[in-house]
Amino acid sequence: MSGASFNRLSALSHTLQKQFTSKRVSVGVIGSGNWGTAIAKICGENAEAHPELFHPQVHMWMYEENVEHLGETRKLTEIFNSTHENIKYLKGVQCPSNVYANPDIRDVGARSDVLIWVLPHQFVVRVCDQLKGHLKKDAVAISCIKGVSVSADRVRLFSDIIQERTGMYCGVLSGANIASEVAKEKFCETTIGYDPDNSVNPLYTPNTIRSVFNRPYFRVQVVKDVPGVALGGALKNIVAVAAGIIDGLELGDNTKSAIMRIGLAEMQKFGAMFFDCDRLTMSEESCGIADLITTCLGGRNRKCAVAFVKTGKPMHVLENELLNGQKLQGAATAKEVHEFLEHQNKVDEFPLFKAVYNIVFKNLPPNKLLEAI
Ligand SMILES: NC(=O)C1=CN([C@@H]2O[C@H](COP(=O)(O)OP(=O)(O)OC[C@H]3O[C@@H](n4cnc5c(N)ncnc54)[C@H](O)[C@@H]3O)[C@@H](O)[C@H]2O)C=CC1
Ligand SMILES: O=C(CO)COP(=O)(O)O
Repeated sequence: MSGASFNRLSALSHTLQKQFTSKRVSVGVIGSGNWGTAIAKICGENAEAHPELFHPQVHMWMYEENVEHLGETRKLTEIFNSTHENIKYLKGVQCPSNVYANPDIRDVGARSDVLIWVLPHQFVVRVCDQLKGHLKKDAVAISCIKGVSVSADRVRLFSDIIQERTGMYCGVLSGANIASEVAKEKFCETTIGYDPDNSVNPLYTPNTIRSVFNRPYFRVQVVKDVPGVALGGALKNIVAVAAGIIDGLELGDNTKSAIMRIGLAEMQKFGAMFFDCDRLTMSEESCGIADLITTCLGGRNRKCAVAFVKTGKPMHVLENELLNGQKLQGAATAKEVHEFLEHQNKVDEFPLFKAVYNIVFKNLPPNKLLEAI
């Protein structure tokens, strides 16, 4: 078992419940895209189910935009707060009425004890800067962001960036969780990386954090290996692009399985080489192997990579054409990881990552993928 696993501990202890009676935890969500809205739905359901633990309302920061609705142009927040449906990013899913779409990011930050970050990784740094000075002193953060950030010669996890820029301790949630399926309450598992030894607030135990997210259809496992959880979610997006290339070339399931196996090995090698991750986190937990499988079968990165092979259009064009405002992470992550590996003089030790980068950004023909690995 990877790291220390907490989820087999019993549900919240009596003592903890008593602590919460005096102070109910306010949960806030930063982001309201496809996954952001699904996560807010889960948190809203738990706030309703555990009124002794949680503040009844969950504020979800919604990046304001105008959308066409029933023949009128209206603000997305107004539509969400009257219909409880995010008609742009999670159409057809009803959220509980205690989830409130708040366009004021600082207000969401200021009222939250547990602040969940679920936005495309491109926007994280700007959002951190907007929130600085507008957060509760003892708040903790959980990042559901899948990606890494590269600056100069460093590769960094978004949980570390959030922690450094805001001062909040930041754990990570990541798993085999295609948002549209989770939102329809189809059973899945997820992993939270949370290290209570490093959290500044002893009130927020692993069980507290688990109870924010755990639902009968969304089973949470908590481990201590925070970098392992974060890297699994980021790196599998590169492998999903490779899987989409294989599907675009119509090479079949055996070939795709080979890509997934090689991809998993590169993910584990990267984690061990640069972050001291536990290899087992990626091979045994939802955030590793299971997320890799689901994303290579049904994710957006795979879908756009299939179209990339079939149409020859660049990935950013396909992102705009196929995803209705949702964002791709795989191509950007392939580029960022490549830049980092170049700095480290290690590109050739990760042939699958290298091949994806060369195909997406350097015009290597997709049918050269297998030769390259
Ligand atoms: N969608 C999925 O199935 C899953 C996604 N994730 C991860 O969750 C994270 C968030 O993804 P999604 O919620 O799916 O987002 P998304 O792909 O639906 O992106 C759209 C979101 O970006 C926001 N946005 C657009 N321009 C912005 C700006 N300038 N500043 C701030 N926000 C802006 C939009 O308002 C919207 O909330 C990503 O790291 C993704 O990899 C993780 C698990 C599942
Ligand atoms: O991370 C995901 C599922 O766990 C979603 O992956 P995509 O961004 O490729 O859709």
